[in-house]
Amino acid sequence: MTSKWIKGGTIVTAADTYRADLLIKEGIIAKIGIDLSAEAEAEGAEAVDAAGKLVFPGGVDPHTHLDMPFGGTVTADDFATGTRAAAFGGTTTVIDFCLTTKGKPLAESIATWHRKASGKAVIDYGFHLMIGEINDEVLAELPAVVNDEGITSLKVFMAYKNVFQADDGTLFRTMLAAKDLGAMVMVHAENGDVIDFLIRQALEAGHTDPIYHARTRPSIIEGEATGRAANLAELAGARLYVVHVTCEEAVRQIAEARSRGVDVWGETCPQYLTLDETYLARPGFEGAKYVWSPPLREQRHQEVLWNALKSGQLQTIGSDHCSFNYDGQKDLGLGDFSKIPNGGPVIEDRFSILYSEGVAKGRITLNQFVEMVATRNAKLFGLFPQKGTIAVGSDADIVIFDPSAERTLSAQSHHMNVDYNPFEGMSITGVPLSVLSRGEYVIRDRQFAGELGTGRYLKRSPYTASSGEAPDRTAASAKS
Ligand SMILES: NC(=O)NCCC(=O)O
Ligand SMILES: [Zn+2]
Ligand SMILES: [Zn+2]
Repeated sequence: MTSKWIKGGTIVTAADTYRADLLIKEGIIAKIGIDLSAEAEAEGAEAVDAAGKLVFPGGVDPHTHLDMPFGGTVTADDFATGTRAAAFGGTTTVIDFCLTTKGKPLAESIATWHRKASGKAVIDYGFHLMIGEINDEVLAELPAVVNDEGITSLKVFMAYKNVFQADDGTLFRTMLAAKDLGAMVMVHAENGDVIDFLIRQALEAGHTDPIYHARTRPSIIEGEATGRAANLAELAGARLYVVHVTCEEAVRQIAEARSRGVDVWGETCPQYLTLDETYLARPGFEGAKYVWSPPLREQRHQEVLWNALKSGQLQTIGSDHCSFNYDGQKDLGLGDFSKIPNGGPVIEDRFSILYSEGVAKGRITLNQFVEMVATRNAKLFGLFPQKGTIAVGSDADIVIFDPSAERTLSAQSHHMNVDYNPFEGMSITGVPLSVLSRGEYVIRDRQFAGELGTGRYLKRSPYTASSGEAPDRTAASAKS
């Protein structure tokens, strides 16, 4: 393992922006200083020229679905192609959702997810665990899940009826158990029962096109489910994280709950910040490329989401990467929008879109950017300060970023294992040039330099009251 000297760059953390060198030893940031040439020479460190570049902590993507069976097929990206694409995009840690099956031990599902990732991942990774039922067996297994496996976040789906959806009793009991263990509960917040009714009603009326995916999942029921989850978290005294928030109604519920002191956090995704429901109405079947749940919304919601990020009402950016090819996978829903596999490829572009649309367009600051794509995620999910920041003792997960380079997003040039890019043609300012994972190049001058299987599984820490990250009431009470 060679020591490295990252010289001449501008270091950006969630707190500061300053000119300094980094010395990396044994995969760890060993020293930060204005000029580390003497130390680097004494160490025989390899120089990495970062002059004129920004030096970011590697991105932490808290929401991915790799090698996941869903909608009658399996996601196009596995842990090899997905983590490689993530690295190209400046992400050095992913937390993936481990699915479970009712009646089957949680340990078996976790073992399956370890098999999917090990030997393939090129960056470090952790798992969240889906909870679909609560019974004595599940409750008996949870302490080991949290304390031995280091899986400190439990996911409950409030939608996808007859597939993943759990009822409110299950959600509430998961919250009670999670609270005792210092685990966070994550929710997909939509009212699955109402959606199920609306879908059947639309199909009976002969509405089969992709746009009906959006019309059968109105924003009001995302808001309803978000408020319900926040109320249950308040009652249970649990920590709640709402994934993929898309709309004003949900933001309002989160902001109101936070202003009451409820320990609730909200994530949004690049697709909801930049695309809108008109994409679902594109000619022919092309709208299928833009089928996510919750769906893309009317454009007016984008400004609400940006303002919520800026003011702290929403705190994190996940990719919700869940890729399906247009040919051969999305077309399972030809003639019935409800059979289109839900999800899209975003793992590679999450970091760059947020920089370009957020920082370069003046919507958020550089430090807020780092907080949303890396630091806050590491803190909330029990990885900080190992991940998510540039500090002495942290893993040397580093992105050397050219803030002025321009490029166009396209399926022709992306590295995700999928035949389209939902952001096709989007002009982007800023390029992750080189990416290091624990001090080793994964991407070097835009070329892959990593090795399959070098990514390590991350056991994450439970939270305690003293681990902080309590809601900021001032920011929370500001209205969107
Ligand atoms: N979001 C989506 O459409 N697909 C991935 C699964 C989920 O997060 O709900
Ligand atoms: Zn979801
Ligand atoms: Zn998801």
